[in-house]
Parts: sequence; C-alpha cells; structure tokens
Amino acid sequence: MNKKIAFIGAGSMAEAIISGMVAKKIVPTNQIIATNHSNKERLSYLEEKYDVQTSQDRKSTASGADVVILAMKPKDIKVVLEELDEAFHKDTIVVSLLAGISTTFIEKNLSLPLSVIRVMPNTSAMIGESATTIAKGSKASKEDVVTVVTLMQSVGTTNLIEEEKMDAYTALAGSAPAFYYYMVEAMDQFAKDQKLDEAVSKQLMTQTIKGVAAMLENSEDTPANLRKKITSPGGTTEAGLKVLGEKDFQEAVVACLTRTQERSKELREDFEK
Ligand SMILES: NC(=O)C1=CN([C@@H]2O[C@H](COP(=O)(O)OP(=O)(O)OC[C@H]3O[C@@H](n4cnc5c(N)ncnc54)[C@H](O)[C@@H]3O)[C@@H](O)[C@H]2O)C=CC1
Ligand SMILES: O=C(O)[C@@H]1CCC=N1
Repeated sequence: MNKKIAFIGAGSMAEAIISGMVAKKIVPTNQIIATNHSNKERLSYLEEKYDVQTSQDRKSTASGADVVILAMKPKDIKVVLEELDEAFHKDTIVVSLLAGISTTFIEKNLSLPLSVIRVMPNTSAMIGESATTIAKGSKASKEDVVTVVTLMQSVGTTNLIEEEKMDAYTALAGSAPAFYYYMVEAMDQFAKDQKLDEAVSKQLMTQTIKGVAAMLENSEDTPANLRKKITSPGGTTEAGLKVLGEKDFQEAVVACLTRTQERSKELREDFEK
C-alpha cells in the first residue's frame, strides 16, 4: 500500500501494530513513522527493532502522513487533537485506537471534516493475530474504510461493526487477551505447585489453547457441547467443573466483561468533557 502511516503514541499497542505491519510488509518501513510524548529511548528502540522512522516533532509527523493512528491514552485525546488539528490536511484519515472515545467527539474537535475511523485491535497484532473491530465515523468514505480495513488485516482479522457496540467488543476482544492470560497464569501456578517441567507445561498449555481455538473455529458444536464431550460422568473433568461452578466462574466472567464494557463508556464520559 502506498500510504504514509503515522503513529501518535509509541506504546504497547503502537508497537504491536507496527510489528505486525512490518512483518507483513503492508507498507515499506520508511513509510511508517512514530512519535510519542517524550521518551526518546523508546523511539530509538522502535527504529532499531523495526527499521521504521521516528520523530519527536509530533506536528510534522502528522502533517506528512496519509493515515494518522492515534495510539496514546484516552485521557490525552483533547490535548493531542488541539496540538495536531492544524497539521491535518483535507485527505488525512484519522484512525483512533482509544478505548471509549467516540468518532463524534474527534470529529467535533477537528477543524476539517475528516474521515475518522475507530479501531479496537488487541496485542496479538504483534504476531498478526489481532481480532480487530472497526467502526466508521460519519464522514468516512467507503474507500477510506477499505484502506483502514486493509491496514488492519495485515495484523489479524477485522470486523466492521456499529459504533454503539464498540464498548462491548472492547471487552470481548480488546481487553480479553488479558483475561485469558490471567487464567493461564493460574494454570502456570498449578504447574509450579506440582513441580511439573516448565517447558513441558508451557508447551501443553499453549497447545491446549490452540486446540480449543481451532475446535471453536472448525467444529459445528456449541462451546457447551464441546465441553460436554470432555466431561465423562463421574470423571475428572466433572469434578473440576463442579469447583468452578461452586466458585461462580461463569458469573465472574460475565461480570468481568460487563465491567470492562462499562469502563469503556466511563472513559468516554470522563475524557470527552
Ligand atoms: N494495550 C492494549 O492492549 C490496547 C490498547 N488500546 C488503546 O491503545 C491506546 C494506547 O494504549 P497502550 O499502547 O497500551 O498505551 P501506552 O501507555 O503503552 O502508550 C501510550 C503512548 O502515548 C504516548 N503519549 C502520551 N501523551 C502523548 C501526546 N500528548 N502526544 C503523543 N504521544 C503521547 C506515550 O508517550 C506512549 O508512547 C489506548 O488509547 C488504548 O485504549 C486499544 C486496544 C488494545
Ligand atoms: O485497558 C485498556 O484500557 C486498553 C483498551 C483495550 C485493551 N487495553
């Protein structure tokens, strides 16, 4: 793709997307540029590791780009839009990764009627395995959406969604890797407690998750049916599941996702004031 891509913010999510894009060679590395608040070492690290450009001049970084990806924290949205507003040109596509922040708010804070597209990836973008949702703002053309979908497909799968559902999808895929990792941390603790071989345990846990993911993707069974096929009456799985039931595991997961969704809404309420 012959587009210049600028990242405003050079933290974990910017790195995950840069890493995925560079690996897929979606744009030449000299067309990718990142800037941040003040951490020069971080920019040098990205330059060295991914061979991308970096700059401490945020305005020129934005003005030289076709696609500007906002990758700072939601709390910084106002100050960044104020700083960059005059750097945008009439064809700039503004992509926001910011949890909670609406396209309407971004549009309202821009002088030009630009294409604003909201994207919720996850950190698996790093290895091309993000599950990304994309919602278009009111002024985004079909062509601009195609550009952003193409870019994001270089780091994983994409789904176009209605923006009103973005808070829920943020829970289900943006934040969710952390919830799966949390469960694996607990399994890892069990492996340590039982003095299992570290390498063998890691391989088993990883392969088990891959197998589960592949079954979910390829089997016609529901998750509940897949679970039942593992659960022999009076067997080991049934005994383990009984404990999860007693500890309200499923209620805890639903409560976790509900709170994550609510927090996304709160970020909007807090930082769009
Ligand atoms: N980490 C994740 O798994 C995901 C994060 N996101 C979103 O991505 C965004 C970034 O998240 P992380 O990378 O985790 O944060 P981070 O804290 O790792 O990085 C934030 C970056 O923004 C920069 N920054 C702060 N103020 C700035 C300013 N005024 N101008 C330019 N740069 C500035 C910082 O220097 C830093 O490089 C957030 O809005 C978050 O909601 C979305 C999906 C997943
Ligand atoms: O925790 C957060 O706010 C960000 C958004 C989704 C994943 N990380």
